Amino acid sequence: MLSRSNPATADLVVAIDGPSSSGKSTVARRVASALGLRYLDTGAMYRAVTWWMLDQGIDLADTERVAALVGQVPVRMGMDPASPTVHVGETDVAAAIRESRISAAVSQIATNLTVRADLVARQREIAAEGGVIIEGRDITTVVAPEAPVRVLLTASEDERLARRAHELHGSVDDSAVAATRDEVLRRDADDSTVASFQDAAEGVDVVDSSQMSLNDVVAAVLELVEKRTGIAP
Ligand SMILES: Nc1ncnc2c1ncn2[C@@H]1O[C@H](COP(=O)(O)OP(=O)(O)OP(=O)(O)O)[C@@H](O)[C@H]1O
Ligand SMILES: Nc1ccn([C@@H]2O[C@H](COP(=O)(O)O)[C@@H](O)[C@H]2O)c(=O)n1
Repeated sequence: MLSRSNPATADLVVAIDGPSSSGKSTVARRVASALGLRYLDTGAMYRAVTWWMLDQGIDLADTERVAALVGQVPVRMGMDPASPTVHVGETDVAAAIRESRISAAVSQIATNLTVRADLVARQREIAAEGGVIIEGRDITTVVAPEAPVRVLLTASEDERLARRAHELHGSVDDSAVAATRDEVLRRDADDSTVASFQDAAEGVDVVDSSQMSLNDVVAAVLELVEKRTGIAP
């Protein structure tokens, strides 16, 4: 169970956006652990809605039906950064939502504006409680534009393809990278039609992680937290 015992960060909200495979989840979890914050993976919420719609046999192209049903999807997020969980009702979907069939379909759900409005409202409720780092595609601009710390985490296309190919296929050879293009670049192109995560909005700090180790990226984000709020681990 996550203890939210750090009074200095009880009200803090840290917002992180960026394209696929830029390192948002990995970095956000580590920063959350260092600062005693909860961790919210908003991509997992879109994936959970996608999982539920497919499980119910809903045609994702039927945007009106998806829009009518999204309010019923009982997504429950466990926000302990050491062991985040995702349930839909009583079903643990943490592994299922990472399957390639969900990655291939999730942008269809995420580009449904009624779905976005529903999930943004749920995410804003969590942000309003404070004590949380939230990562996704529209956190710095839509979900928590007033957050004191807002970061756009980027990396070059080649680096992001290599990271995902290594994670999914254990290799960065040509065939592994080619097999990863849909998961990374096509998804970014589709997602960019409804969220702005390729360029930083005003007041958002950019961390380009292309040439940085994970430890260095975590340190850079912690430095930004200290610079913007005075709070250090
Ligand atoms: N600075 C880094 N150097 C090397 N590898 C990294 C770095 N940052 C993240 N990674 C690796 O890249 C992969 C993608 O990272 P992660 O899942 O955190 O990205 P993400 O931005 O959350 O992606 P998505 O939005 O698609 O879920 C992981 O295997 C992670 O370990
Ligand atoms: N704030 C967000 C977060 C995510 N999405 C959509 O969910 C997909 C999965 O996100 P991952 O971070 O797990 O890769 C992503 O491709 C987007 O379609 C979003 O729209 N807004």
